[in-house]
Amino acid sequence: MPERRGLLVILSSPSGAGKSTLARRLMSWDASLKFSVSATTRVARPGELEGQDYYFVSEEKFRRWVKDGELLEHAHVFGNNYGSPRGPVQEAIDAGRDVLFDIDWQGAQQIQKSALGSHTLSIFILPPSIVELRRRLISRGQDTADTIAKRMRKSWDEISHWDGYDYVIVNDDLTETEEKLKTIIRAERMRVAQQPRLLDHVRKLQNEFEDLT
Ligand SMILES: Nc1ncnc2c1ncn2[C@@H]1O[C@H](COP(=O)(O)OP(=O)(O)OP(=O)(O)O)[C@@H](O)[C@H]1O
Ligand SMILES: Nc1nc2c(ncn2[C@@H]2O[C@H](COP(=O)(O)O)[C@@H](O)[C@H]2O)c(=O)[nH]1
Repeated sequence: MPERRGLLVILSSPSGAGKSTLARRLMSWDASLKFSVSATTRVARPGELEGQDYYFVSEEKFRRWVKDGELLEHAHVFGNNYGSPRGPVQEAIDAGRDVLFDIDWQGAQQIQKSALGSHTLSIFILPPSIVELRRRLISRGQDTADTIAKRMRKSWDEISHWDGYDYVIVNDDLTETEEKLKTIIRAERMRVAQQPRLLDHVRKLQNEFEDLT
């Protein structure tokens, strides 16, 4: 049995604010973090790998997974379906591994309500400005002008959910944001790890107090 169940670490942001970039950096910082590879019905971008970036599935398969309860959460985002497969997440947290999610606000809310018995740590990434958000989507060079326009139109809808998260970070300088994320994750791990021992310690202090007074 692991000392504690794994944490569920959620990153959300409007499209293009930088969460996939940050998630990749966190994964190379700590190999014990497990990235939750989502299933999606959208087509793969050039260079995206099946099973690494996403599981690219048909609408029919996605609907079947939803019906069979195979997804921990799912949402319709920018005209496509996205969802987090339940099995790998359950396996990882049971083994004491923390899981990192790159999902939208709808998925974040569903995971926070799910009865997995694990702590969630939710972090919202804001862009420094809307002009910079658009610049990042364009400079990523992977979406058509139409797709970028659609994502920009939806950006406020995502941003408006910022206050439902434990932490909010403005991703201006990438390295600074990465360091902030590491600090938050380290602190949460420490908080959760010390909880069971803390209760014993407070009981011990109470006994000592009662003996002495
Ligand atoms: N702090 C930053 N400064 C400048 N460019 C950045 C920064 N963070 C990310 N980028 C760049 O912005 C672009 C979008 O980043 P990324 O793909 O990580 O966004 P995302 O939030 O995951 O988007 P989506 O929700 O569409 O998947 C990428 O080209 C990335 O290199
Ligand atoms: N609710 C969920 N949202 C997800 C999931 N996987 C990704 N996403 C979000 O979708 C948008 C678009 O992603 P893109 O890869 O097409 O740019 C972005 O906000 C992701 O965070 C998921 O499993 N569930």
